Formats: sequence, C-alpha cells, structure tokens
Amino acid sequence: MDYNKQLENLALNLFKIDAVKFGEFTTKSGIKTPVYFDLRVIVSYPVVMELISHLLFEFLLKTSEYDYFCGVPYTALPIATLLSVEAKKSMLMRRKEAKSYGTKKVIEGHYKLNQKCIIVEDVVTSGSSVLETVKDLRNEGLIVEEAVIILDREQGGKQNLEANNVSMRSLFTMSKLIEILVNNNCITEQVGKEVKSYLNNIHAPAVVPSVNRVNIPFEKRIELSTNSIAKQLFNIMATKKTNLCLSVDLTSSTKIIDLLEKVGEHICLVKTHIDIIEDFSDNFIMQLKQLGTKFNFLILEDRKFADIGNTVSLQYSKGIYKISEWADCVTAHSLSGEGILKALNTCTNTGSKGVFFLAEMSSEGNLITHEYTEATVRMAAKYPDLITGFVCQKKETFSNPGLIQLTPGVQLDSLKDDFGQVYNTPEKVVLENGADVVVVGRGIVASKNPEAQAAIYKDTLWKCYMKRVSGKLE
Ligand SMILES: O=c1ccn([C@@H]2O[C@H](COP(=O)(O)O)[C@@H](O)[C@H]2O)c(=O)[nH]1
Repeated sequence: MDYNKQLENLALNLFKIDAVKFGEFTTKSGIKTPVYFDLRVIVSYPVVMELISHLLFEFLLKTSEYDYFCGVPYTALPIATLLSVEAKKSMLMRRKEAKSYGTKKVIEGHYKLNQKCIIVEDVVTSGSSVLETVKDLRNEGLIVEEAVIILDREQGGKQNLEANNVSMRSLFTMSKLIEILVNNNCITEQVGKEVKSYLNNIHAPAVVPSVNRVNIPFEKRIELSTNSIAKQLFNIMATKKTNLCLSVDLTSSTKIIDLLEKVGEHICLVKTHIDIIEDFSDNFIMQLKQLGTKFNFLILEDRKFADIGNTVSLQYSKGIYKISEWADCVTAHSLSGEGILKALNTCTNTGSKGVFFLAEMSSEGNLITHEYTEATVRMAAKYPDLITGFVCQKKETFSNPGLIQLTPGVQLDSLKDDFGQVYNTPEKVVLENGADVVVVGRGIVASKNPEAQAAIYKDTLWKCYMKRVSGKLE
C-alpha cells in the first residue's frame, strides 16, 4: 500500500477510536477549539500503534542518521518504544521530574556525549513540550536536531522548533487530516471549514529559545566544541578552576608582565589591546607567551577587526604586531560581513586559532540591534572550526554548548565608568546572563592590590559557575 493510502487508513482508524473528536472543547490554556486530539487512547489499540510506528519509520526516519529515540512523556512513549524495536536503536526516557534520591537522573538509559537523539511526539501545537525534552537531552551533551511527530496542528510549533534548531517532520498536518476525514464522509464539509478557519485564526505564541548550554559543565563542553581554542579554554577552566579573563589594559609592557607574574595563576585567559602599548617589542610577546605556558592561560588580542576581509588579513598577520603569530584568539565584528571570517580563516601562518565574534557590547547606547546579534550568530555558524565563541551579554544570544560566552563589563562594586561602560556583578553575569568566561579589566588592574583582587574575582566567579551547573537554575 502506498504512503497516502496508509495515511488515509491511519486517519480513519484514529477517527474510529475517538482519538480525534469534533465539537466544542476547551484546551489546557483555556482556548476554545472545534477539534480535539487525544492520542493517549492508542495504547488500547495495538494495530493502530503498529501502524503509526511503521509509518513514522518507513516514511520519516529512513533517511535520518541517529543513535537514539526519546519520546516526549507520556503519550509518545509507547510509539518511541515500538520505533526503537523496529529500528534496532536504543531508546532514552526523560523523567518529567528528576528523581529526588539515588542518581537524581532526568534522562534514563545508557548514552554517550555528542550522539544524536531523535524526538518522538504525538501532537505539536506550540512545540513547548518537545522543547522541554530537547533541553534536558542537550543538557546531557546529546545532539538533538530532529523531531518526528504524528500530527502537526499547524499553530506555529514547527517554526518554534526550527527557531531552536530542531527540524520537525510530521505524518499529518491538521489540514491533511481534515481533508481525509471530509473526503471519507467522517465529518461534513462545514465542520472541515470551521476547523480550517479556526486554524487560520489561532496561532500559538512563539516559544523562547531553549537555553541549554549554561547548565553543562565545562569538561563536558570540551567534546562539543569544534574549535580547538574553545576546547583548550574549556579544558584550562576545568583544570585550573577559573573562568576569569584579565583585560590587561595597561600601556607599559613591563607593567603587564609584572602583573601577569602575580595573577597568572588565577586566570584562564589574558586579553590584550596590543595597540595601546607604548613600548611594544618582540621580547614582550616572547615573555607573554612564556607566562602563558608557565601559568597555563591563553592569549586573546581584543583587536575587534571590522574592515573588509583583505585589510583584516593584513592587520592580522602583518605590520609591527603580527597578531596571528602569537594570539591564540582574536575578537572581530560582523559589521562588514563574512569576508572577515574568511580572511581570518585563511591566514595560514598559525596552527590553532580562534575568533570571539562580537554579538553584543557592554557600552550604553551602542547601536547593536537584536537583528544584528541574530545575524552575527547565524554568520558564525558557517565557520565552526574558527569560532571560539561570542562576546555577548545574554544567555539567549546563542545555544550551542560547544561555544563560549565571553562577557566584559564586570566589576564587584561599580555600576558605570565616565565613558559609558556599564558594569554588572559576577553573580548577575554568570548566574543570570550565562557568561562562561568573564572579562575584568580595571576592577583588577586599577585596584590597590591587583593580586588579592584577582583572587577574589576568581573565587567569586567560580563559585557562581559551580552554583549554575550544580543548581539546575532553569
Ligand atoms: O562589549 C565590550 C567588548 C569589549 N570590552 C573590552 O573589555 C575590557 C573591559 O575593561 P573594564 O576595565 O573591565 O571596563 C576593555 O578592554 C574593553 O575594550 C568591553 O568592555 N565591552
């Protein structure tokens, strides 16, 4: 039997067993609806369950590559089970509530980091239930990019899932199901029209993108990174137990080296503005690199490249600074387009390199808009080997757990400087705003005792990070 015939067969069966009903119903959210689906009843009809899993497997899953199925609790669980048996792929089970004793697990089953899991769901309206399951799976380091669904109510769920990097395929759309039922005289044309007009008028609200990376410990995120500098940085943070980046905004190279001798043990990254140094020399770079090796930190040149690709490639590798020869990573704006990333990617005189792409800024009145930020994140996705992470202020800015959120504008007790810099506290940026690496400049550099102050920032920031990953704040 071909696909359409089998689909028709399923639609008629669903109607017969009262899994789809017409009349006047009120949904969970209090909205009146002329059609109601209750696919929970399928557990009483093994033939229908078998038909559903067969259609999902034959027509939606044959071209996919995946390691596990996970059904959205509870209605989809038996379907996921049947699919698991049919496809000979393992299944994972998500608990709605984590166990309060023993393992406290949310996801049951054996799995490995970075493997692919397909979501199975019965009906999608806004997509929020699917996204809850996606979030928990991604928190465990699984890759979740696909969902297969029995029925798409065509109320915005597909779009909401796509906005969260989950592509959704369904056996039926609501329109298709109605068409079959009208053609087979199960419902009148009038009822069909009423349902269609309802669909055209009711749209589920957008679902806020699921943020998942912030609860994953740095050591787990190493394997999720595709950029070698991000891997190194996650590793350094996890080993040294510090997520502090010191911004050495000093104009004397001797003072920078002296400071780093004192605070090197407390930092994972040093951030330079090489063009503010008045006595720049190759010897300074040599000492900087030696300190990086001695204390195990990386070097970020905050050059904020913003020109056309050709100029950026010259600025990166030529001139007196020859940044590409010593900086592990650099910052760049997306303003002038993808040429910047192409240029940085093709400069070949260095092994590992990384880019922190500026998606947001900390200064008040900056002209970056939400659309600009989103376009920046999309642009970065084309360069997975190059991008280390984003300079940004909010956890919602990106969701890829393999990338690092670098957040400047942090002080323990200041709110602003005289030139529009806006400061937040360590608690705010790490716990609320999702910062992974936190940039502190004058909070340490301009303090009376930088060494003691660096230790305080390091401890405070690390405590916040530990609270974030252990406390399940979301
Ligand atoms: O949005 C941004 C991007 C970069 N920075 C840089 O970080 C430091 C912050 O120094 P503080 O003394 O802690 O204010 C500085 O080098 C900026 O160029 C930023 O502040 N905001």
